[in-house]
Amino acid sequence: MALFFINRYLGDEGDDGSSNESRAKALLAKLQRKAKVKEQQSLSCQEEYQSKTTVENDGDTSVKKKRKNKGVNLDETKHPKKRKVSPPDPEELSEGDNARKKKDRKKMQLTEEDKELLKNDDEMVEKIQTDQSIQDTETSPSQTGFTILGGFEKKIIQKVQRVLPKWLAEPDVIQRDITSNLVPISDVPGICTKLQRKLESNGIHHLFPVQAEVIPAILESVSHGLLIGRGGYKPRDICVSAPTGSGKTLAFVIPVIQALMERVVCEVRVLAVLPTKELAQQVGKVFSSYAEGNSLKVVMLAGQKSFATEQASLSENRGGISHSLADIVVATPGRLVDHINKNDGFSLEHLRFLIIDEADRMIDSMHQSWLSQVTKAVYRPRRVSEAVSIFKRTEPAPITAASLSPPQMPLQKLLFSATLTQNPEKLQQLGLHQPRLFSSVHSRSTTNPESQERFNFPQGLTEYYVPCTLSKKPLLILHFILRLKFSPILCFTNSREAAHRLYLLVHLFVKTKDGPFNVCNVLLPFYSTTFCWHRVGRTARAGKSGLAFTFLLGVQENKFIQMVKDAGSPGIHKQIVKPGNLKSMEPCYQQTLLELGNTIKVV
Ligand SMILES: Nc1ncnc2c1ncn2[C@@H]1O[C@H](COP(=O)(O)OP(=O)(O)OP(=O)(O)O)[C@@H](O)[C@H]1O
Repeated sequence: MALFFINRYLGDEGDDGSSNESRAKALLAKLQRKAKVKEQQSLSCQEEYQSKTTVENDGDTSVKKKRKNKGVNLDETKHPKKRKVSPPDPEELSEGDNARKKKDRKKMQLTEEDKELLKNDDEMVEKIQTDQSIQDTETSPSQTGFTILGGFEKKIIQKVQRVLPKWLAEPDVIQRDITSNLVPISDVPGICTKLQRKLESNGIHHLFPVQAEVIPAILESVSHGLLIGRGGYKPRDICVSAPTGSGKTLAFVIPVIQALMERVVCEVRVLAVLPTKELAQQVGKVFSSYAEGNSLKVVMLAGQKSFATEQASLSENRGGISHSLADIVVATPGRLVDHINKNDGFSLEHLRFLIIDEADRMIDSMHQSWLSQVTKAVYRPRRVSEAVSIFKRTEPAPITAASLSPPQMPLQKLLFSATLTQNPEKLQQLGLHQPRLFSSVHSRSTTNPESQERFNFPQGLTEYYVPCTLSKKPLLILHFILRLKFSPILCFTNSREAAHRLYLLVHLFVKTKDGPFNVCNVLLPFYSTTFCWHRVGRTARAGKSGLAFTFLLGVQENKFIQMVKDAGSPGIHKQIVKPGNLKSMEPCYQQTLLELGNTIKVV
């Protein structure tokens, strides 16, 4: 018996009308042959019956029995499935000739049955023939042996409207226009006089809108001290989405420094995490500037110094006990995780503020799952005394009456970004506690509602794209630098090598043509959303105006324009440079290219 049935698809050829016809004919012939054989068998059966009756009249009973059994077997081979094999009737053995005759008559009836079956076969063949004529154009599934699946027609399905949580849908609005919304320092509630003076001494007399909104909110969460939130509750986490250059750094530096000013024991209470060494350095500088004169210590863990040097700046051992030397740590994720895992003198048990700057980039690259490592380090008591301390910390869980009763030092997260992510999976990773959002992008803005990442473009920014070819791109850049006399200029390329080539090209060209020239910039953003917008955001900062030019090959244009729209840009203009405008530069450019080739070879 076959274990498996294999249905083979014979291909389109196998299904066409002509082959159907020939198959039907072959089947018909086969059935007709079978019918003939059966007819002959029934005839021979009749003859056998006649001869048997004559022989049996003279023969002995044992022979008769044998033949009778043989007759049954014969029938079985003819229709093995259609007829049941029944054990020989004991009565038959004991009865005489009459019984045998009766049995043989039964045998005759069976052959009649055969005829009936053959008749049925003929009918079936006829039916196949008519069916085939109907099915000349279409092939039925039963014919091919394959089940044809259906129901895949395109249906119009209503789009699911994204429902944002209330805190995302209804943020506290930050004014985008910096210059017309400056707030005098003294009008911002909560800033202590010491810091007010410090700000003024740094040349800051007004606060930017983001600072005027966020500083009081953070100060309010520490108005009852560092250890407990207002009314004993854990303070809400704060998320800020504001354009590049809108002054976000001071929005967290000022309140955090003020909260720490009254501290007695030095412990790491503030941790600021940034995606790159350079950004960490910038933020570290601002922290140091405002910590000065308050005996607060700022330590950098960004890989600028060796691990051992960083280790020494974090803690010291006095009388066998490790003492923290840092109040504020500014770190990049990689180095931070190294210290959590390898440095026994680094403790985050007293951490009160976790600042995640450039939060969009930090979520995108959860390097070594740094956030979960930080959380573990915060809630893991290092010393036995801490485990039984009245201010023992437990990882946040659903709020119940019981979980509210023991006082607990809160860990408050402060997120700052120029991109507002609405992706629930990304936000989930941050484990925010009743977040409060300050944003200068409104969720019902005119941008693509599908887009989950919207960038906060500075108001003073005007964006252009310049169509170009690969061979003409360097010449176009030279044209923008030298002819249009933008200054200062900052150029971005997509690799270190490309930046070096561009630098050499500009210097060699200037040397050849115009003499010493003050160069820097043109924008060639890396072709990726987040990086691209952060680079554009290097201009038009602090309420000033700025221009950004992006040089695009023909194949990049559509994708880039769509990306700009999706990101919520107020608009990008096309800037075409006529070939005639480049003509006078061409001879010098060709000469410079030769020189550049030689210089690169020498290097
Ligand atoms: N109140 C203020 N008055 C004058 N200048 C300010 C004020 N606040 C910030 N600045 C200046 O504005 C510039 C941009 O500030 P900052 O770097 O904090 O912006 P940002 O929003 O953090 O930008 P990014 O997202 O690109 O990091 C800095 O040079 C800073 O010194």
